This record gives sequence, C-alpha cells and structure tokens, in this order.
Amino acid sequence: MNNDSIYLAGHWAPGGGAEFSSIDPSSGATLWTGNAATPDDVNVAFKSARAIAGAWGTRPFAEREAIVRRFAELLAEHKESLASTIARETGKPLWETRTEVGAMINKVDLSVKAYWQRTGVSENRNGAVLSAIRHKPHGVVAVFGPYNFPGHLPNGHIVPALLAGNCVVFKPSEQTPLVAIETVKLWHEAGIPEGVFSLLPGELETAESIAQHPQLDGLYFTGSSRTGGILNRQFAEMPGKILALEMGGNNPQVVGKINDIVPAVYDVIQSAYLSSGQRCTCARRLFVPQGPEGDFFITVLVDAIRKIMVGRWNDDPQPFMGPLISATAAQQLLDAEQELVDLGAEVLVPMQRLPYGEAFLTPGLLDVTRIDDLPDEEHFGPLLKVIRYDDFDDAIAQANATRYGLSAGLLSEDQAQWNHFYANIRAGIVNWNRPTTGASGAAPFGGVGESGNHRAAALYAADYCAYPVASMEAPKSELPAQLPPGIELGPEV
Ligand SMILES: NC(=O)c1ccc[n+]([C@@H]2O[C@H](COP(=O)([O-])OP(=O)(O)OC[C@H]3O[C@@H](n4cnc5c(N)ncnc54)[C@H](O)[C@@H]3O)[C@@H](O)[C@H]2O)c1
Ligand SMILES: O=CCC[C@H](NC(=O)CCC(=O)O)C(=O)O
Repeated sequence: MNNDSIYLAGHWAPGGGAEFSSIDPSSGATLWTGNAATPDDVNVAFKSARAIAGAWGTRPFAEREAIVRRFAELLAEHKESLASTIARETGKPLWETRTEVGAMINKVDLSVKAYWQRTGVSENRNGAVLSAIRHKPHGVVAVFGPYNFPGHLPNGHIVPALLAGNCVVFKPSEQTPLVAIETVKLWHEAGIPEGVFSLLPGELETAESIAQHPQLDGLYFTGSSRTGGILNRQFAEMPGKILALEMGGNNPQVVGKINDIVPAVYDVIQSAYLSSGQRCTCARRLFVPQGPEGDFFITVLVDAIRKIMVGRWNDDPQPFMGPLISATAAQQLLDAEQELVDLGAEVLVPMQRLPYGEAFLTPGLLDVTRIDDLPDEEHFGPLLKVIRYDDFDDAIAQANATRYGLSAGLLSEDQAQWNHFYANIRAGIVNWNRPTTGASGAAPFGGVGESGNHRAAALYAADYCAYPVASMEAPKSELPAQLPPGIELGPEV
C-alpha cells in the first residue's frame, strides 16, 4: 500500500508523524494507513507557500481560473472513482456521493461568478481621480475539513481561496484522508504551481501546528461547534488573522397547517435522515401540533421511517442511508437515545444496530414533549425528536430556544403561517415546504449563534477569501482650487 500522505512543495511524501488509519465504516476494514504531517512538515508547507504567495496572488485572475477550471474537468473525468472513494470512506451510498462530486464540479463555476459578484472590481472616475475598489488575497490560508462531506465542503473553501489568489494548506478530517489524497492528485494534474497547495493530513498535533503557525493568514474551518469554539478562542488573540467557522446546528422543523401530508412527510425524511442524519443542516427537532391531525402526521411519518432502506454504499438496489462514519459514532447516538429515554422520551421508532456492521443504525424517532429541559445538543445521526405543541407561537419560541441557528423549516400550506414563521425564526437558512437540507451553493450558507461566526460560506465564501482595498488614484498630485486655512505653500516661483 502506498502510504504517501503529504503533498508538499509539489511532491508526495510519507508523513513523519503518528500513524493513523482510515476505516471503511461498512465493513470495518482498514482502507488506508499512513502517517500524520509533523510540525516540521507544517513549517515546510508554510515556507514553500510564502515563497510563491506574492507571485500567485498577483497573477492575472484568468490564469488562476484556468487551473481551477482544469481541476473541474479532471473531477468530471474521475467522477466515478472519486464517488466510490467517498462512498467507501464515509459509507454514504453511491447515488449520494455522485451528487457530492457533482457539487464539487459546480463549485468552480459558482465561485468564479461569486468572485466577480462579491469581490470584483469597481471604479469611478471624478475628473483626474479614479476611485477604485479592488480585492487582494490574504496570503496563506488553511482549510480544515469535516468527515461528512470530505470532498464538497473543503472544496467549498479551497476553490474560492485559490481563485482569489491565496495559497492553501489543507488538513482533511483524520477520518477521511483518502478522499483528500485522491482530490489533491487532481489538483497536481491540473497544474497547481509548487507551493501554492499543500495537503497535510493528521490529527490534533497537525491541526494545532497549522492553526497556531505564525505564517498563517487565515483559517477556514468546517466542523463541530466544539472544535470551532476552541479555534475561536485561539484566534481571539490574533485579530489580524481571518477565521471563518462553519459549524453545527440543532435545527428545528415545524409542521403547520397541511392537507397534503405525504409530500410533507417526504420533506421530513429528507431533512432528518439524508446522509444518515450526518448533515449540519439536518432537522433534529420536529414540532407537530397536538390533536388528531398531528397524530395522523406522526402515524404516516412512523410508517415511512420504518420503510427507509439502510445498506451498504454499493448495494443494488441502492439504500437511502448508509452507516454512520464509525462504530463509535453509532454507539454515541445509541447512548444519546438512551439518555433521552431516561429523561422521559417516548420511543416512536427505535434506532437499531443492523447485522451488516457496527456502524449501521436504522433511523429513530423519539417523542420528547414530556422532557422539560431538553438538552440543546446536536445529535449528528439519524435521530429525530418530536415535540408536540398547542400554539404556533409557542412552537416558534421553542424552535428558537437553541444556542445554534443554522437551518429551520416550516411545512405548511398557509401563507400567513409562513410569513409569521419567517419573521420570527432565527437561523441562516429558513425554508418553506422544502427540506432543511440540500442548500444551494448559489446562496450564502451559514448560521447564527454557535453555528458560525458571521462568515457565511458558498456564495459569500469569496468575502472571506480576500480583503477589500479602496484606492484614490491620480497620475500626479494637484493643488486644490483653494488651500485650507493655515497652510502656506512656498517658496513662490
Ligand atoms: N456548517 C457547516 O457548513 C458544516 C458542514 C459540515 C459539518 N458541520 C459540522 O461538523 C461536525 C461533524 O464533523 P467533524 O466531526 O469532522 O468535526 P470536528 O470538529 O471533529 O473536526 C473538523 C476538523 O477539525 C479538526 N480538529 C479537531 N479538533 C481540533 C482542534 N482542537 N483544533 C484544531 N482542529 C481540530 C479535525 O481534525 C477536522 O479536520 C458536525 O457538528 C456538523 O454539524 C458543519
Ligand atoms: O453538512 C453540512 C452541509 C450540508 C449541505 N450544505 C451545502 O452543501 C451548502 C452549499 C455549498 O456549500 O455549496 C446541505 O445543506 O445539505
């Protein structure tokens, strides 16, 4: 097995740090074993990036764009193999990982448009003076990725960062190094210049030495609110460095006035169980009205949940859901379910381990209405909590009772309910009769509270990849028609 894990100064090499492995969650087999990047590797990455940062950042945009577009072409050529690697490393079914590679390809076009729309050039002439707004790259930025979208989400930072003229140091999730290695091979083939891009896989030691490196200009992080909080505290000491945090959520979905129940139930399934509930935008709390209509909604939902197919990434026919990322993650979810039951939750559909392997869980549904102090936790898996409500305003108040604020949804055929919901709900993604998942890359993507730090990604990623420069420019200095009081220029000639 080739265990080259580091891409540094345009070359591949094995890491010199601690050994770590990537595990196929479907089978428990080891997919890849390699060594983490050491603090010395991190130093070399920053040194080689610094050496080229000026030249890369001042190259014409079209030249950087050509390399990034070549990368998109290579992604399209290798779509099947990359989709298989994502599927093997995360357990997500192949139909879904193909959409992930599709999103990576589309990100290039979207990011080129966003670069011009959000950070382009604007110039105004007033006589001999040109007032210009332009943007410059930060320099050398790091990207830390999560495991749930090991291709698409780091790519959502890397592509706009490179287009804007930054050099990038990428540390993927330690659970998905193989996807990163396969992706970076395509960057190499696309002709990314030596030093512009480094891949430094590893665990905590690698992450810390990148995040605390004196030559770092910015960090774009996607992951848990816990880790994001640690980084936020570290960066509080370094106001000159930009930090973009894309973090978790405890997302609410509210069921309002509905006649056509089946499509709404479908939206709940897509919201709560897509990617086995391992999306930051997944609905975690479902607010359902008390009374017979709400009871009927739950009956139809329970029936649909029981029919969801869970299976291996390459099963034929394809399952809707694969395993969780690991047996440990599955056990944590089962423990969380038990804790909620101990607090008074009623089990409507239990999560259950499947005989395929330790990481496989069936989707679960709990009624937690009776729990007075529901823990405000993101349960990152296929566990949805139902809360029955009497009053729509009270449902919105409870929906807002979270330290997070990523996504929220209303399922209702009543326009007035939607208007009221939209006006009062607090989240960065607010959807009506659409799942809470599946956000568009053509819109900003981010949340409030502990879901982010007001640096939305996707369309707005361009904003954190460059800083604005305002210039007033004239070919020579000129005297004003009248000098201000207290100034005398001389000697007269
Ligand atoms: N808002 C979003 O766009 C978004 C998207 C995907 C996932 N997420 C969130 O990510 C979480 C799941 O991903 P995860 O488990 O991979 O997240 P994580 O926080 O465990 O890890 C994310 C990255 O941070 C690194 N890291 C871990 N500890 C660190 C530390 N102390 N200092 C520096 N770096 C450290 C990891 O190695 C990894 O590369 C969920 O909470 C989910 O909601 C958010
Ligand atoms: O797990 C978190 C991401 C979920 C995903 N969001 C996006 O893809 C954002 C759009 C983009 O970055 O292009 C979703 O909403 O399902």
